[in-house]
Amino acid sequence: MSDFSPGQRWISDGEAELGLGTILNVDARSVTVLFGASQETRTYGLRHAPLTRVAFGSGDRLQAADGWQMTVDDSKEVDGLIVYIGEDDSGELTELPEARLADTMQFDQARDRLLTGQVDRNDWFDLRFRTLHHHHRIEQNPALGLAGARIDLIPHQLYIADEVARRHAPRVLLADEVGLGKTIEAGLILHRLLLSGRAERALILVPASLTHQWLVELLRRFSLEVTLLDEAQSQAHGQANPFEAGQLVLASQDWLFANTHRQAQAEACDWDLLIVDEAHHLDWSEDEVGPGYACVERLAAKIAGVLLLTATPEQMGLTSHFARLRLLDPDRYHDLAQFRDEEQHYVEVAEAIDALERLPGEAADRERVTAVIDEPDSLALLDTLADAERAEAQRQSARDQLRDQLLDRHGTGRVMFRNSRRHVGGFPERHLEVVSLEAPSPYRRVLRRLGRDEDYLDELLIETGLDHPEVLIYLDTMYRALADDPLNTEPWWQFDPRVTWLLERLADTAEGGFADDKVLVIAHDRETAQGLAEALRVLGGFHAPVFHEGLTLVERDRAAAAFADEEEGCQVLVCSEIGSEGRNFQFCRHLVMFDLPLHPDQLEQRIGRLDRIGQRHAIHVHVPVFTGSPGEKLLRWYREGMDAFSAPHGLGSEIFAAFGDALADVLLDDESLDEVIEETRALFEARLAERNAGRNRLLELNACRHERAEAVIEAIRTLDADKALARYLDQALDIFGVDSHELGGGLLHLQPSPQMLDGLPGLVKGEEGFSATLSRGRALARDDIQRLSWEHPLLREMMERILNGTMGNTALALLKHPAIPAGRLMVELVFRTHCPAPKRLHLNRFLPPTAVRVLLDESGANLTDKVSFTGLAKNLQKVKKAVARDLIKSRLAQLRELIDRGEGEAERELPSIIEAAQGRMRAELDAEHTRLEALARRNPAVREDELTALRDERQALDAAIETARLRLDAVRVIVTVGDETR
Ligand SMILES: Nc1ncnc2c1ncn2[C@@H]1O[C@H](COP(=O)(O)OP(=O)(O)OP(=O)(O)O)[C@@H](O)[C@H]1O
Repeated sequence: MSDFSPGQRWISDGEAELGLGTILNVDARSVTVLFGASQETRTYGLRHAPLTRVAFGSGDRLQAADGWQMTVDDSKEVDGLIVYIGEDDSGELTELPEARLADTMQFDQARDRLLTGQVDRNDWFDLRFRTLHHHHRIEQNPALGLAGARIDLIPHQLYIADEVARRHAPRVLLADEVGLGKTIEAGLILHRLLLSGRAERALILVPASLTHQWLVELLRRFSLEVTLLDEAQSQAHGQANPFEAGQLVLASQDWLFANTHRQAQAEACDWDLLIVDEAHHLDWSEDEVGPGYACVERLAAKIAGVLLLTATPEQMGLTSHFARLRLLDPDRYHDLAQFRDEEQHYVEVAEAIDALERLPGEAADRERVTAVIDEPDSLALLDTLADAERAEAQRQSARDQLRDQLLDRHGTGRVMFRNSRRHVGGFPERHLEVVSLEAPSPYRRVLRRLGRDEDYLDELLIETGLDHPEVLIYLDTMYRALADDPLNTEPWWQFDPRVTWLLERLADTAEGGFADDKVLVIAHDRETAQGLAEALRVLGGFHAPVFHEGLTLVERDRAAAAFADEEEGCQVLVCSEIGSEGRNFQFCRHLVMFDLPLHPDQLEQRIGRLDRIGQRHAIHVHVPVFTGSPGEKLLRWYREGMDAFSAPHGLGSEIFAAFGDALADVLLDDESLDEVIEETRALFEARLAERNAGRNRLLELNACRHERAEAVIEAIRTLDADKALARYLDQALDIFGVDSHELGGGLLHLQPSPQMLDGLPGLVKGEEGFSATLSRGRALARDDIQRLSWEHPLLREMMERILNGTMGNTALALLKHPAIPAGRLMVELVFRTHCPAPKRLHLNRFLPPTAVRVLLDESGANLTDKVSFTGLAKNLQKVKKAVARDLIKSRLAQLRELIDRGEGEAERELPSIIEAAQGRMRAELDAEHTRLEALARRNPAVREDELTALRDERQALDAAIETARLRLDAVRVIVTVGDETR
């Protein structure tokens, strides 16, 4: 029979911070406990439930749920539940059933353990104290969650991560240009939310071709282990909901969007964050909603945090872009016309921001600013800025604040972040190399006939079943579709001169040849890619893996890995359009566009495979075209109409919407093409100038605020340089039974010893262990070694185990001191603030568990300030456990008294700790509230629920901090011994 009955009060051995639990339910196998103070419910297996029954004895002070207190005299048992009998505050004899004990009541584990003779090793006690100290530091650090990732410190990414992750339930569109690190930004946001307790469960939806890349990036860069879910995995869960299988679930969009049953299961789960990569594929129009959009819309309505990622937000058109913003904030983005209207004012706002730099100066500049602002706080700042008599520092501060206010209060800044290469800087040059080839006769035949016979195009479309203008651009596809033609007997690649040209370049060892380089080839169609790979093998003996949407994930990853391998890898990888999207190939500098895509954003996506962070060389884009072909005309349109190869401009969809059809119509006609190109150019230049003055300028100014980014980087650098980490790690590894060997060059090898405590991440007894470094630079240079930081799972696990468990919370040591006679007693008491609160409040930013140390001699005199922790620790000697137990038994009464006295001493510190935490919390949240309120008046992108949430959060934090209590966390008894050397 079990010892548990509903209503009894128990405490978790591993998670004492949950507070006092109440047994809710017991069955043959499990017991369910509600921890009311932290609003958590846990179910444990009956046989090994890590729970301790809470039973108080005579003299103990109890707190009732409705606030009053009692001192226990006696207790009785009624139906398996304890009823305490004692005096309340007014001296009345009263009863208190255990079920009515306050959930927030403390259970003094250290005291009980010590008084029952359970003593831990002395060095454990040391480690516990140091853990508390470091945990306290790290939890409050502004870089928490951003410092541990294995990444270069790139300002725009850290700014975005910091800005987004500090928001309540962030809902944003991460829209940096291709390859600027949106995945890294999303990873940083997720990591910070997880570490700060603001999120526990996330669902990540990415195109099938990117699942493995995401899995690897999250693990390698953030040490985050995600569960990759597909149909086979899901079926293995039988009737159970497979999305419950992990805290972080990664799934392919292709799979989920096609499967309504799985969608319903995903929707049935609780998530804190939804991440959707390549979100431009979520198509929506007033007439038709794509299945992907519909699925994400339902999820986004339920999940508080949403991150949408796309480098080409407008690829599916402005309406579709608006629809994505609508997913993030349906209240704000409900009217497309109004959205377009707002954009008209971006130029004025950008001009006002530029005018700030020139003030105090011309009256016209002042007017530019007043045309946009009307809030009293902004006007007051403007007065300061425009006053030439003021000190420069004062004016600068006013300028900075005004600039922030303008950026915050206008535009899409709060929902959308877009960094551009131009703004970030430091990207390689792009070189376009056009190779003109003569079209082979099977293609020429068709092209000639198309030129001659106006009706032939219709015929061709019917015959091939292809679309217009694809049929004109992808001539090999057209050729394949005409398989019935008696002249079309050879495979296309036997005669296509692009193949011959590529083979020659691959073997070319002269400068500019590909022989010593990796080459990425992208073709529009999957069949073209496959045929080309075959041609390279048959005609040139090149092994060229193919990467396309029809491959299984494993096949795709194998292909990408074969290409990435520097030493043994293959020279060339052939990809289809869809297959290559989002992939990282920055180790390669030659891109062959075997044909051209029809949409400018796709062209940019292609170049983006190479032109990414980490690319160290100039990029060469090679485009073989057939002289006089529609493909050559398309190339002219891209080059002359919009400089499409030189840099991303973000206008692709607008231009395509305006001229896509006209272009398709003139692909066979040079003269009309000139006209279309001219008109395209005119629109391109006008829109670019407009964007650069308005929207782009605002997005740029808003995408990275450099001072904030620098402050975050500075905080991360300080943690990187933290010398205490190495010392702490040494001590912790030793105590947890992990052997650590220096490998030279700043590398360590960690290996489990036979005595290792089980369950440490990455370490299994009898296995190899892993190599690691504390240096960010070394970790970035070597993928095979881990980077140890305060945020590494191993460090976090060790710290958590110490703080949540009893490890080292009692100790006894001997002190030899010439000035103190032998046989004297001292107690070193470490109290810790205890403040149960729901995790989502991330209370630790303001009041992380805080240690209060009290050192008393046996007369009760307080020596805390006279003798420091480290000063004392280094003079202490360990003692055998049996001796320690006997010593404690012989001094029980005295120890009880000293602990009580120590409690009183520590209590005196509590009000100032509470006050300081409340001060910090109020300063931060009130400032944020004022900022948001001002913002909300101007910018409807601030959601009302953000303001309400912030107010509720402040109130809840205030109330939680108020309930902070001190709990005895650890106690060390020190007994002086005679100095035999005297
Ligand atoms: N801070 C960083 N430190 C090191 N590597 C980085 C950093 N940021 C990005 N990278 C690398 O640069 C490449 C591009 O980053 P990422 O894939 O996040 O870009 P993206 O914006 O999502 O690209 P796309 O638009 O193609 O989806 C990746 O290989 C990534 O690992």
